[in-house]
Amino acid sequence: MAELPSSDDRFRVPVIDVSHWATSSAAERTALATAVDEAARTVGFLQITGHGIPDRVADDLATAMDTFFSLPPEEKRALCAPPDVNRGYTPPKAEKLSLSLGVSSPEDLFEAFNVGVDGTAHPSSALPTAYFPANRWPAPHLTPGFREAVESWFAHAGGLARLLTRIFAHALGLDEDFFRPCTDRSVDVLRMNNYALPDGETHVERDRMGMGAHTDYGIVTVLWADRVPGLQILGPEGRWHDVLPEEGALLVNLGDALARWTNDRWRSTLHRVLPPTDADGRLIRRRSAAYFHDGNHDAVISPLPGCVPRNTEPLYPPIAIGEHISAKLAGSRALRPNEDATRESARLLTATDTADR
Ligand SMILES: O=C(O)CCC(=O)C(=O)O
Ligand SMILES: [Fe+2]
Repeated sequence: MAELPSSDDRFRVPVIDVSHWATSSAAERTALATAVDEAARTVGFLQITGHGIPDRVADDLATAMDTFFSLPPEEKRALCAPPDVNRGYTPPKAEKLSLSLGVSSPEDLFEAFNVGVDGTAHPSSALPTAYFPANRWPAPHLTPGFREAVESWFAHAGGLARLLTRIFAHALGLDEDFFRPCTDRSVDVLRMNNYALPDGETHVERDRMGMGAHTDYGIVTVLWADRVPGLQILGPEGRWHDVLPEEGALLVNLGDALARWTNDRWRSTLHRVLPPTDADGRLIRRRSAAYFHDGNHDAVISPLPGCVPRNTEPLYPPIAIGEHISAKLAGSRALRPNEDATRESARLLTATDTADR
């Protein structure tokens, strides 16, 4: 087991227990919603306990990721999709997440496998394939149980994301169903990440990020991760902080859509993953799986009532979620710098690069 960094007294990701939301009294709901609002305004990340996702579902996901990522490179590469199709395999050193903010960097170390809502699986619902392309599954005889385990996690993480949008609506003083019309055809994607070096390589080059600094693009992300150091988030004071989920907790972070809806009252927090290394500079393997609950591609985000101070202009112009996500993915996957993320890139460029580890 890798050594964990010492705990950081100044910076904590708040722990929120959602187990009793459905049955709690109005006063209990208000207390929980107040804690969520405080975390969303200051940190932009939460640790969710009481989420009800069985350990077995997470264990099966981890096993499925091991099965897939240990396939020979040529089997994995056969599942690559073009950059504008956010599905299938991404080899190591192919993407640059910081280009989603328009900030240049070397290619990120991670390899990944993406699955999402498959529009072709439900022809009657007429979901546009540009936003709902077919999934690319590995052959079952090469990866027994993989698809079942991933689909099970996808359903559970999606259920938690939807519960969170109801809690978020409450925390923003809105009707609990406020986000439903913007999320009933949500373009959700699960990105399974593996931070590992190609066979034969043991050391990571200087300046190589596990995953470059970025904000998540949609409404809310449910993040399962190994309890191995690497993830850092940018605090409001402009310093990077190490983050490790507590045992059994799932990290959750807010994405750009919530920052835009709330005119930056809530934070779409910058985060990055350093290559996890031991004292000799050797990479320690780390896995994560980010479930992105992004919203309907044609939902237009404009600031919520009360979020824009009187006599000021909104910080962001209205935008359709699909258009926003396409511009971000064109940066990270197609390496065409996103020119439209000036607020986030300014935060990144003024961040202090030392972390408090
Ligand atoms: O690996 C992690 O902990 C973070 C992954 C992440 O930020 C992402 O996939 O967007
Ligand atoms: Fe992320």
